[in-house]
Amino acid sequence: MAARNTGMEFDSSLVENVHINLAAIKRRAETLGTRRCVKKQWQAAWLLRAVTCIDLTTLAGDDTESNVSRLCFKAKQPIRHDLIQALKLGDLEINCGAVCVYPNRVADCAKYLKRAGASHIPIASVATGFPTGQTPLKTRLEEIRLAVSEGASEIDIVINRTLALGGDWKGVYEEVKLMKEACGEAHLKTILAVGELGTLANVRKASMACMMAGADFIKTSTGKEGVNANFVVALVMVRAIRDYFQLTGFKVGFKPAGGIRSAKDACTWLSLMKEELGEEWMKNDLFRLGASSLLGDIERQIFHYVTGRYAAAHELPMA
Ligand SMILES: O=C[C@H](O)COP(=O)(O)O
Repeated sequence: MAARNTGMEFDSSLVENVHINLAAIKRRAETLGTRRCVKKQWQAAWLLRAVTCIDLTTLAGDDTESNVSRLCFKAKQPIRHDLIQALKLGDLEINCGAVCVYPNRVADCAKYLKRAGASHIPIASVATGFPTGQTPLKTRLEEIRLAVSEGASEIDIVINRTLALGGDWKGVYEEVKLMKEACGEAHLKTILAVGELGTLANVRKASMACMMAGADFIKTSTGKEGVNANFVVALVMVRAIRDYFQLTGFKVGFKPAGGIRSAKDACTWLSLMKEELGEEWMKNDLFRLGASSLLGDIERQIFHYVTGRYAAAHELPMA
C-alpha cells in the first residue's frame, strides 16, 4: 500500500462552485472505450497486472464458509500454474489484490487464507451498513471496529448519501473522518455510490470530501446500484485524485467496482489509470478493480493467448 492519506482540515472551497464540462468528459471517455488500448504483445502482461489488482469479491446473502474458502484459494492462485509456465514466467506467484467480503465472513477469510499459506493477501471488508448506509452512525462505526478485530486490513465504507444529496459536505467529511479513526491501522476505501449522487458535480464533491477526511482509496460503487463503475464518473474521480495529490502530496488510490466483467474492460481501466495518473497508479497499492465475475474472462483470454483457442467449459475451473 502507498503511504496513508492522513487527510486535512475541511476546506469548503474544494466542494463549492464545482462545474463539470460533461461534453468534454464524455468525449474523453469515448476515446478510452473505443480504441485498442494495449498492443497485442503486451496483452497477457496487462491481464496479469489486472489480476493482481482485483479485489476478488463475494457480497451475497447466501455467502457461506464454503464459497468464501473457494474465493480465498482462488485469490491465492487466480491463474492456473500451467498457464503461468506457458507464459514462460516459471514459478512466478500471482495473487489477487485482496478478497472482499461482508463483515460476517472476515473470520472465514482469515482462516482459509492462512490454510492456503496466503495470509499476506489483504482481507477487505465492506462496512457501515453496506450497501445503503442507512443505519445509525454508532452502529456503522462499530461494524468497522468489528471487521478490523476479525482480521480485515482494508475497510470499504459507504458514504452517507442522505447528507451528500442535501449538500452537507462537511457532514460527509465528519462521518468519514470518524470512520477513518475507527479503522485504526486498516486502510479506508470510501464508496461514493455514484449511481445515487445525482450529478457529476456531486461525484467530484464527494471525492474531495472523502479524501480530505483521510480516504486511502475512493471507490465508485457498491455493485448494488443501478449505475455502476463507468468511464465518465471515473474521469471525474481520478482527476479529483490528481488535484488532491497536487494540493497535499498524498496519493489516493482508485477502485472502480460493480459490473466489471470483461478482460477488455480491465485493460481499459488500466489504460485510464496510466493516461490520467501515470504508471504508479497502475499497481495494486493505488488501483483495485472490485469485481465478483471478472477473473473468469481474464483466465479465458490468457488461455486463448497461450493455446490459440478459447477454453471449453471443463478446461477452466471457475471460482
Ligand atoms: O465491490 C465490489 C462490487 O460489489 C462487485 O460488483 P460485481 O459483483 O458487479 O462485480
